[in-house]
Amino acid sequence: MAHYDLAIIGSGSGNSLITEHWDGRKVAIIDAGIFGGTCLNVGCIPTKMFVYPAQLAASVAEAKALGVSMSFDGADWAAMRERIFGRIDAISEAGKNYRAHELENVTLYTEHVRFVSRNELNTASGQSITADNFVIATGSRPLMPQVEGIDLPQVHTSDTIMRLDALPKRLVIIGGGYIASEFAAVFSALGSEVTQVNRSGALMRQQDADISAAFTQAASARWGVELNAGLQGIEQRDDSLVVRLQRDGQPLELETDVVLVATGRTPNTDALGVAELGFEMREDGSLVVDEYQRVVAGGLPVEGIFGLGDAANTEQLKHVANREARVVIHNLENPDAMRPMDRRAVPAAVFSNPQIAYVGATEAQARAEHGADAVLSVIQPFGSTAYGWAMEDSEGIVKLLAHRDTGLLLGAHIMGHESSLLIQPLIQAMATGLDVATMARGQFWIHPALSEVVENALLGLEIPAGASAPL
Ligand SMILES: Cc1cc2nc3c(=O)[nH]c(=O)nc-3n(C[C@H](O)[C@H](O)[C@H](O)COP(=O)(O)OP(=O)(O)OC[C@H]3O[C@@H](n4cnc5c(N)ncnc54)[C@H](O)[C@@H]3O)c2cc1C
Ligand SMILES: NC(=O)c1ccc[n+]([C@@H]2O[C@H](COP(=O)([O-])OP(=O)(O)OC[C@H]3O[C@@H](n4cnc5c(N)ncnc54)[C@H](O)[C@@H]3O)[C@@H](O)[C@H]2O)c1
Repeated sequence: MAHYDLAIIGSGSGNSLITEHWDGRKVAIIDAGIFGGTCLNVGCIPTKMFVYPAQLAASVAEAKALGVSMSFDGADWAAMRERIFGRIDAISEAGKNYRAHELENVTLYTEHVRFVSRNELNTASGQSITADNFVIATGSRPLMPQVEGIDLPQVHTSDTIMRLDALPKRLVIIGGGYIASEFAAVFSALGSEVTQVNRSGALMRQQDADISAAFTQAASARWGVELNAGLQGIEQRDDSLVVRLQRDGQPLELETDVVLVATGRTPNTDALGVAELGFEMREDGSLVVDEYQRVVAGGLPVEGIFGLGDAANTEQLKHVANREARVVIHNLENPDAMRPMDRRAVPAAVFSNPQIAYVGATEAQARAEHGADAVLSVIQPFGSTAYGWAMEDSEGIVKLLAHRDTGLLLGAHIMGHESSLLIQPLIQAMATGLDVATMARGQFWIHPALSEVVENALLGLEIPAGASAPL
């Protein structure tokens, strides 16, 4: 039996917990999968490394309206894949070697583990690991609908689709959320014939209703979209796959070469033995944690056992996992002066085409929470600004929600060019409690940058600025 001061399960955001504080103390880091976790190996980073070149390819379609003749002559998929994974695989390997061989106090285990008691883990090969402190940072994995043909070799998840040997001629993507919408933009821009299939009537349905509707329209103009279509099964017919759907009550078949299933991700808590220990879990399988990120059993925090990331939140976002990791670092190192996680103003961006970015409440959520009369709402088109004219933009929108009485932002939702960048000052305003009137007029907005659309949206909320407000 090996005993440690700290045992971390999961090398994604969990890997950042091994600070200098642990020099001279014994740490176990355990990962049964690829070292470095989802974001580095199969998530945020490789996807966005495909998104950027895909964006370049897609710009050809916009150029014509601006009087520029450009052509798209194809994508060198193999070169792209080598560039991306040549960089990423080396980082993962170097991180693994560093943990395995270069730190005297750290032991790397590369096996699946599960809890057998609150202070002991068992590895798949039967080793025992005991520790004074544990961190559960086990992430999530793709959730697959259980239909006939889901195990066919041409049916992929986000874990494998980026490693395909060749760009598929035809691709059917099941799902209307983040992963489906990002890959639909990538593969269609690079030249695949893409059909995105969603069981409900709109894409990105978790978004504000105006954004979801606008995105569904924009996506439908770029690639095939089938709505209200439930997946019944997938089968091999001759050289093709046939995806069987039920659309609006009628059978529909789509022929394709490859299928990507992106129907949500489930936290890796089910094979961890945590239910047996009484650790509380939400309906989606994520661990309940208290404000200090300690797991909870019987309504009380369990001392010395922390949870973070996709295994312990409902957002499933890397910047949330990283911030939780910073809280866990502090609380492990300062058990007598623990600090809480701040969950205000959690933003996200969907790197599709067009991009979506948001922070705070949707209009429906804001009205439900504050009452319809208290919620001010405005939609400002990108095309209402000079930069929007330069781009000939007819799609982009900024939607802002603010509280009539406090003048504070309740939510911000942007769809369009680089909205993941445009949203940041709005996130800052929400995180720091900056009111709309001061934000709009208390600073210069660079003319004629696209950020003027945010300035104009703020002014459009028509919140009285007060006599001494900046002019
Ligand atoms: C395709 C895709 C694109 C994404 N893009 C973005 C994005 O643009 N922006 C963003 O913010 N987020 C994005 N995400 C989400 C982001 O990747 C995750 O929120 C984040 O990586 C979660 O980190 P984590 O540390 O919780 O878990 P992970 O990084 O998943 O780490 C968990 C690790 O634990 C290991 N493990 C699990 N169970 C056990 C066990 N019992 N024993 C041993 N080891 C175990 C796993 O092998 C894994 O390596 C994306 C996700 C995907 C799939
Ligand atoms: N840019 C980013 O920040 C980014 C990118 C990718 C993933 N992520 C994270 O990863 C998470 C998982 O992504 P995702 O796209 O898999 O999930 P998601 O929750 O965004 O979307 C899942 C989609 O699958 C559909 N669906 C669910 N079950 C189905 C079934 N049985 N048949 C047909 N459709 C079904 C849902 O209606 C929904 O449209 C996201 O919620 C997000 O937190 C973030």
